[in-house]
Amino acid sequence: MNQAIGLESMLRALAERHGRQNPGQDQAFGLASPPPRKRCRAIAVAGGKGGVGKTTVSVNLGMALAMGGHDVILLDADMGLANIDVLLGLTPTRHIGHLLDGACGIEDLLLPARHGLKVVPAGSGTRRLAQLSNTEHAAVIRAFDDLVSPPDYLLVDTAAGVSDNVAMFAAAADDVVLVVCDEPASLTDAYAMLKVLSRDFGVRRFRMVANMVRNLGEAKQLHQKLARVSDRFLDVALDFMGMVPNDERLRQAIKRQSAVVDLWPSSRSGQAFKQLAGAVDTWGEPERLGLDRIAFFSRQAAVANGW
Ligand SMILES: Nc1ncnc2c1ncn2[C@@H]1O[C@H](COP(=O)(O)OP(=O)(O)OP(=O)(O)O)[C@@H](O)[C@H]1O
Repeated sequence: MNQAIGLESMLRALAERHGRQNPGQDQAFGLASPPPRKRCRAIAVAGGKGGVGKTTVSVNLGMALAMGGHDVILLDADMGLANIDVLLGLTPTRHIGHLLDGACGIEDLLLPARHGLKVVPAGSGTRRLAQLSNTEHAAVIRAFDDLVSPPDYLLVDTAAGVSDNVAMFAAAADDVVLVVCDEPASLTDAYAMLKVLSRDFGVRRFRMVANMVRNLGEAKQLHQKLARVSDRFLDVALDFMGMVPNDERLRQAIKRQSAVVDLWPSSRSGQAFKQLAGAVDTWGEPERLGLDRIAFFSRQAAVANGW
C-alpha cells in the first residue's frame, strides 16, 4: 500500500475518534457542557535538511512565547536523536519510549524549563525510537489528549528529512513553520517538503523562517527564491514569517545549554526570536479544514471549541 495513503487513513481514523469524543456526547448523556477551555495551537517546525536550525528555532521560539506569558509545550519529535533536553541543560529521566511502553503518562513526561516552558523529551541513542511505526507515532499524538490542561501552544520539533514521522506531525499540526537557510540543499529539501506535504497530506499553507542569514533583505530574497518555484509548480501558500541572523551569540548560548532569547535577549538573534513570537501572536484562527484540521490535542480542542 502506498505509505502516504496508509498514513492518511490513520489520520482519518484519528479524526473519526476526535469526532466521537466531541463534547456533544456529554449532552447526549444529559450532562451539562463543560466550561469552555482555551484552544491549543499546534505548530510543527520542519525544514527537510538536517542542520538548518529546526531545533534552534523550536527551542528559542518556544522560550520566547513562554517569556511572553504563554503556556507552551515543546515536543521533541526527533525520535532517537533527540537533543532539546541537551540544548536546554535538562536531565530527563523518562522519554517518549516510556510512554509507548505504558510505563508513564504524558503528564509524567513534562519536563520544566525556564519561564514555565515544558519539554516532552524524545529520548536519544535508542534504535527503537528512531524506527517507530506509524501506529506508534499516532499513539504519541493521541497521548496529548490526556493532558490535564492544554497549553496555548504546542511546538513540535520534527526530525530531518521528509519521512512519515515528519509528515504525520506536520499534517496533524495547525501550522507548519519551514526553516530554510541559504544553501542549495536546504532549498531543494524545503521544496521537497512542500511538495510531499501538499500533494500527499493536503497541507496548503506554510510559514517560512530564513535562518542564518545576514539581514532582512537576504532573508526576503531567500523567501522569494523558494516562493517563485513553489508558486509555479505547487498549490501552496508560502508566507514569510521572519528571519534569524547568523549570530555567534546563539552558538555561545548553545554551548552554555541555554536559549539565546533567555540568556541574551538583546542579542540580534534574541531580538529576532522575540519578533518571531510576536508574529505567532498575530496569527488568526487556523485555516486548515477537514482531515488535516486535526489538532494535536484533539479532545481539548474539541471541548474548547464546542465542536
Ligand atoms: N541563527 C544561527 N546563528 C548561528 N548558528 C546557528 C544558527 N542557527 C543554527 N546554528 C548552528 O547550527 C547548528 C545546527 O542547528 P540545529 O541543531 O538547530 O539544526 P537542526 O535543523 O535541528 O538539525 P538536525 O535536524 O540535524 O537536528 C547549531 O548547533 C548552531 O551551531
